[in-house]
Amino acid sequence: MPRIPRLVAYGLAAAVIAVFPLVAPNPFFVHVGQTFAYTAIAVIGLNILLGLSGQMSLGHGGFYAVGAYVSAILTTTYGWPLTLSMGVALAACLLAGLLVGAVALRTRGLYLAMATLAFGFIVEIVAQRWVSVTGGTMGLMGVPQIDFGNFRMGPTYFFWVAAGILLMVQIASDYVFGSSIGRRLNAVKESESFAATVGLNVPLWRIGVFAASAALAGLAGVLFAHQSGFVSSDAFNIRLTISLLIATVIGGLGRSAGPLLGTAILIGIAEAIAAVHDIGLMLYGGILLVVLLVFPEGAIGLFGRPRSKASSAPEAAPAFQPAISGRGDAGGRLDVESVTKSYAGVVALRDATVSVEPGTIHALIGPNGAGKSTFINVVAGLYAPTSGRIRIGGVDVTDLPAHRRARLGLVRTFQNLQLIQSVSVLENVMLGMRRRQGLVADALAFLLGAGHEARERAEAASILGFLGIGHLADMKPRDLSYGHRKLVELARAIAQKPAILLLDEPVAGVNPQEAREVARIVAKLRDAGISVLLVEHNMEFVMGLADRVTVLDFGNRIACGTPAEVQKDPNVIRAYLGAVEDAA
Ligand SMILES: Nc1ncnc2c1ncn2[C@@H]1O[C@H](COP(=O)(O)OP(=O)(O)OP(=O)(O)O)[C@@H](O)[C@H]1O
Repeated sequence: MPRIPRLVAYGLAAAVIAVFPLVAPNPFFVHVGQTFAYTAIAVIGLNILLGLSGQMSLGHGGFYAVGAYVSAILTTTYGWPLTLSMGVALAACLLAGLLVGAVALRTRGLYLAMATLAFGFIVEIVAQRWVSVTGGTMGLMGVPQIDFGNFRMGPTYFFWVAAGILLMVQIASDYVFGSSIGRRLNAVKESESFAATVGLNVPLWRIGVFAASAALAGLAGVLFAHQSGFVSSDAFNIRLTISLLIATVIGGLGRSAGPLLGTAILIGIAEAIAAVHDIGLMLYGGILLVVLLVFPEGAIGLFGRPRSKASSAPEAAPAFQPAISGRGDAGGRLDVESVTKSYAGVVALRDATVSVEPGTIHALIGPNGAGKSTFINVVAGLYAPTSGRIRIGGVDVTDLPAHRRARLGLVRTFQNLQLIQSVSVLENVMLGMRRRQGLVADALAFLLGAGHEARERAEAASILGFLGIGHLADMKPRDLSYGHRKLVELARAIAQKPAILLLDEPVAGVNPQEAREVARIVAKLRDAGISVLLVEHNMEFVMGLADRVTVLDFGNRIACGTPAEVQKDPNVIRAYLGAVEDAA
């Protein structure tokens, strides 16, 4: 099926919104359209939160309620104008989202779900018990409707407002899903430590997406209040949150168009079972189970997956030159001074000192358990050292978090590969890049379909070409061989424009021919001026490539020198022979 250009699709949607209430057979359809519009707004927020960032909320009914009550109280009790009350209600939801999001930072998975559930219950109980303000179960009457004073056209106006807002929110959601924002949220979902090492401030991203999602739920609540003209605590119980979640999952979690379908199905079912309201939740549950079993990707999955954009650069781009220290002004020197790292009862690193000179390859070797991975994690900022200092280009980074070190040009790969499975190889590489345009220019390019992320795509494709895997750009990482996946991770690291590259076992598990290819690439990176700190067990690879080698054993530095010096060192021979004898 040919793709409809994005702007045309949005134009068509706007035309449908304009015409629908004028040609709808009766007011009931307009009412259903209104309910669809504001419910979908809340579902879009949940889809971004859950589908992209992987954070579960059972408290979104609470944010919806905050939005509804704040706007309803300000207009009915205090007589505020609608636009002002709606703005303040949204700000209140954003604030509530920031607060709950900050608490949620300390929890994950089930505990996060429980914490947000508690928030939802607190809001519900306050709404019930604080009768003097909220009206409790009796509710607040006379909440003004969005009708611009024209009662005959009122429902039509309301539909236009709600559906117009929905269209804007959907466009924003499409942009989030189709841009670096979505990729970054995916990275946060798949591995927070990985996200930090590509330079993301993970707590900020988690709180930010939580607050945005809460604000969308609040916006839906505001619209609900001004549609129904009546707000009572009965409307905001756990059923509301569950319905929103069900719509998110039924529609297709993590796909931008999923909420529209999910909300349509939810409202269709709600209308169909209105007569059997008491067993409604049970029916939703049954439908949810069927969807999960039969269509695990949700209803949107029936329409297939969107094709990823073909890479716009030539397959092999021999002209590629790694940009050195493009964002890090720190230079390529790394000094690790007297670093000790103790875990409970185990000293993994003891007073380790290593200096990597700019533009050299420095290997760190040692038998299993010598402390090499600990060293890399301490340098990258994932573990705090017990004592000692770490400097990049003379700048003390010991107290800087991983994402700040990454922004200084300290880039790493992982022994256990960290690639995002849900996006293409090319997009994995783009994850390591900074956006080239400002947000507004980028969003405009996305809307107009004119060269959105073209430079990033071309650069990522050229890095893949440099590594000889340009032909894999549009594949998913899970479909690649292990050796190719390792190269993709290396490509992602190169895309971050490293000043210092930490390679954690780059040839573990790859065949000898691939290992030679990796050696050739790493040597080229060094020649281009990048400093490399290499942890590797493959001695042929290390000795043929490294300029200097440091040997660790039981967390102690036992030797440091050129490969030839280290190979002759009696301490090193003893450590390795000991390891071999232990293994025998
Ligand atoms: N999170 C942790 N908690 C407790 N002890 C740990 C932890 N991580 C590592 N260790 C211990 O610290 C020591 C050094 O481990 P580390 O993984 O750094 O060694 P390594 O040289 O990378 O080993 P390998 O070559 O097998 O990957 C080992 O004794 C290990 O058991």
